[in-house]
Amino acid sequence: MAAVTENSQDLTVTPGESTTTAGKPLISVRDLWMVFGPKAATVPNNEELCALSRRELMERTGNTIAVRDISFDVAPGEVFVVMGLSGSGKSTLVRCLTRLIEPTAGSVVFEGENLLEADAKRLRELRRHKFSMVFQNFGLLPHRRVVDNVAYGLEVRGAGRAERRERAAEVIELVGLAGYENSYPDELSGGMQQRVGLARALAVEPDLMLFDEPFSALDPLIRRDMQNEVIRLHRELGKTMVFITHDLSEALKLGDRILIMRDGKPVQIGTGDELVGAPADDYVRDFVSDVPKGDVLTLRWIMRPVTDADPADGPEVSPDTVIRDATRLVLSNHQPVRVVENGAVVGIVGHEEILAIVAGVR
Ligand SMILES: Nc1ncnc2c1ncn2[C@@H]1O[C@H](COP(=O)(O)OP(=O)(O)OP(=O)(O)O)[C@@H](O)[C@H]1O
Repeated sequence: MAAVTENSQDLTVTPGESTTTAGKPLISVRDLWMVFGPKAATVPNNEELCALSRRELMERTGNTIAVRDISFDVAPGEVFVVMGLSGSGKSTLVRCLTRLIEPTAGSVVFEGENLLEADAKRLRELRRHKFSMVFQNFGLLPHRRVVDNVAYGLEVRGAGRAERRERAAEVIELVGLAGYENSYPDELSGGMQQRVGLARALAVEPDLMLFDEPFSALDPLIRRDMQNEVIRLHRELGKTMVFITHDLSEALKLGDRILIMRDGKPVQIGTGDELVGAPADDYVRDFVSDVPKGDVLTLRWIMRPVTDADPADGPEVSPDTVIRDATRLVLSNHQPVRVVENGAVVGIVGHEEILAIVAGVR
């Protein structure tokens, strides 16, 4: 397994096996490889070939390693973001999860079932009932009205017309498109078309929703609305989501955890504050360098140990308070604030700790 840094409080943290969630995962990926080209299967086991740069490997063998030895779990209800620059392997990885692309090596276990052993019939069943995907280009059927686009997955599944209509109406309402049931996709704005895409994905009540850069084609304001929409839907429905993006602010906004990929390799898996507070290497450090730390990090990251000289009374805050939200409280107090967890004082935050972050010197 590739070296991956992770130290979330919610996760089982075992050195060398640090990509697992605490409970039973919904999906579990182990040692996954995807190599394009001739004799792809010989590449993962060949140390010499694996050590070559992309270009050298292509020149010598005609192969490209799109996904290189990736392992992680996604917990039920989690929003797991896959992030990386263009060509880092995000789309290939996510397509391997449902075998839209056939992985070269490794395993993908979904709800306890090894998907790589599923036959074509079982895969069809899973894709119709358990997974749904939201695409960047919306993927709508242009000659169908909104309601029939939304009901498409149910139709494929063999649901009757009345059931399809009823369910479609429910999700159209849910995504805020009531009144547009009979419109055609080209009569809608980009944001509204993507709401149709979302409704279609939700209509089949999937266990896992996959998003492939769904908002990249939208302008910034609409994009922000759609991100908020995903957050709202996740809060209301609790669906497990795997979300691809190349936009760090989108990743930080949506992701419970984020996997950062580079050249097919996992560089770091962690919560937003872990990536910003403890980047695994210079690549991640560079990625997160422009993020306002006070907006992402919590007091846990900046509190100092308690000493005898510290006050025994005064304001108390949780270590999970985001620094930005505690700034006013700390700066308006003449004495340091006590950070309290489970009834015990676990640290101290004073003006100095806050100002170091605000001034960007930490
Ligand atoms: N069908 C294919 N045949 C050969 N190489 C491929 C194929 N699909 C992808 N690749 C290569 O695999 C690598 C990863 O591509 P992938 O599309 O997964 O990256 P990505 O991070 O999703 O990029 P983007 O953000 O541009 O979509 C790239 O080098 C790409 O050229």
